[in-house]
Amino acid sequence: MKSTLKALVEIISKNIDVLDDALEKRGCPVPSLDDPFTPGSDVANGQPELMVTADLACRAALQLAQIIRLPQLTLLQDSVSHLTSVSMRTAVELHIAEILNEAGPEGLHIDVIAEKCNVDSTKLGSILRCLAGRWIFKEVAPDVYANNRLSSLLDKGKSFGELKNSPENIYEKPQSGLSAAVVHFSDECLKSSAFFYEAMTDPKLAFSGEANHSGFSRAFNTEKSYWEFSEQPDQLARRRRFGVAMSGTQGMEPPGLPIVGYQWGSLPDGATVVDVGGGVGTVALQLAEAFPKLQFIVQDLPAVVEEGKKAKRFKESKKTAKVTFEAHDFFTPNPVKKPDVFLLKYITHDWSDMYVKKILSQLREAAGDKTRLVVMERIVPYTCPLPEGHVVAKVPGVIQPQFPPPVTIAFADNASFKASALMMTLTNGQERTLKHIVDLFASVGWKVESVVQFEGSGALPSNICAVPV
Ligand SMILES: C[S@@+](CC[C@H](N)C(=O)[O-])C[C@H]1O[C@@H](n2cnc3c(N)ncnc32)[C@H](O)[C@@H]1O
Repeated sequence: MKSTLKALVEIISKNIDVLDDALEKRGCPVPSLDDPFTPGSDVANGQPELMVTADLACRAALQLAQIIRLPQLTLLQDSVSHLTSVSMRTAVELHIAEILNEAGPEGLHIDVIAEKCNVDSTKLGSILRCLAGRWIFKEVAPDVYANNRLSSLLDKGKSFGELKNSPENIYEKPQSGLSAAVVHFSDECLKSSAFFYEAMTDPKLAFSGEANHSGFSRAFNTEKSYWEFSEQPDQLARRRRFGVAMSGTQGMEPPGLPIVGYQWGSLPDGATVVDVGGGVGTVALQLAEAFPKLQFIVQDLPAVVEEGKKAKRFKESKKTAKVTFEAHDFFTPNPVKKPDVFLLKYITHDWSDMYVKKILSQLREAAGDKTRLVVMERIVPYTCPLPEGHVVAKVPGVIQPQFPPPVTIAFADNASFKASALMMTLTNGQERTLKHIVDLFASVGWKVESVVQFEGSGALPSNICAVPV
């Protein structure tokens, strides 16, 4: 009988053949981890079926490593995984990718890099080697570093001089979205996560679903929720960065994901789509370009709306559908009555159940019979097979994650599991299973009719479509 190890190797090999062939057909060499990233060099090239193939090969490879590596080592490595996060933040905040971009392939000695950044070279050296050990930056000669495939993506699109001279405009270029997301995750998210256990076992906070009773509140020593904290004038830099970070994380999705997630084209001309908690308008603008005959109202907190109005991306897309911004608190009655669609992307995952009920109840009050609720969220899969006849399997459009044995759904990088824990540390929110979503929505008068999923592991947001009942 074939061993589990050999079965995993075969799965890797079979899927690598598919990826190799696809690269050859496109005339693309296998990307080198040593060279800076070039557009179009992504192995799956944004093609959904190749993304599934790549995902399966990665799952099998990680599972293989998990089996053959000393388990004690795995546990210890996992317990210090925050150091990658710490190192990445340091590198982005100090603009190392930009310094090395200007230095070119020869790279720069750590002493020179440290002098430019005005930091201690021994400390910076240990950070950069930690990253180089994960293929982020490359040590081209002893203590000499250059950009490589991964680190080059941390370049925010401005020169080191520009970044130093105007620190308030660091995340201005569209390509800075990835770096903005990295620092959001490794600054406020990492700090909040560090206090998750304290918040979870604090007698006052332990069983609370209040947004200000989370790891975030403990870490930042505040009575305010993450959102209230971010609205403060002295948090302008973090607020701006968060807005850009949201577009950065969207960059990891297949292009046009919100466009194919709902039958927008079937809405009548002039139909109104309200993007509730629409941030700086990232999703609405994408839809506005694709569906110029609709009209979009982006609602968010006042300070965010102001950022959205100012954003260059908004001015650049004047010829698309009408997009207006409106300050609105989604816990209060919605000023737009009976729109065609209430769209919410990455909103419900920010809140505990009691608050999701409040948000969706307000929308239910404002909805007409024909209003549709379109919620874009990750759907968390179970890590076991679904029992026969389970309610989740009956929702039209649902994709149950299926992998060829011995590959399992448990995957070290499962985005939905991590995102869920992240939301909980920040705001007591969470990602949810489909059963949880169906029950939660039903409790406030919304029936989930169907879902549009692109894959079943929760790596990408799904569109959950609900009707008022
Ligand atoms: C995770 S972001 C999602 C933004 C946007 N939907 C996107 O996907 O790019 C959550 C948004 O909810 C907004 N928000 C938080 N509390 C709010 C409230 N009470 N009323 C309206 N918007 C709120 C935040 O300002 C933020 O822009």
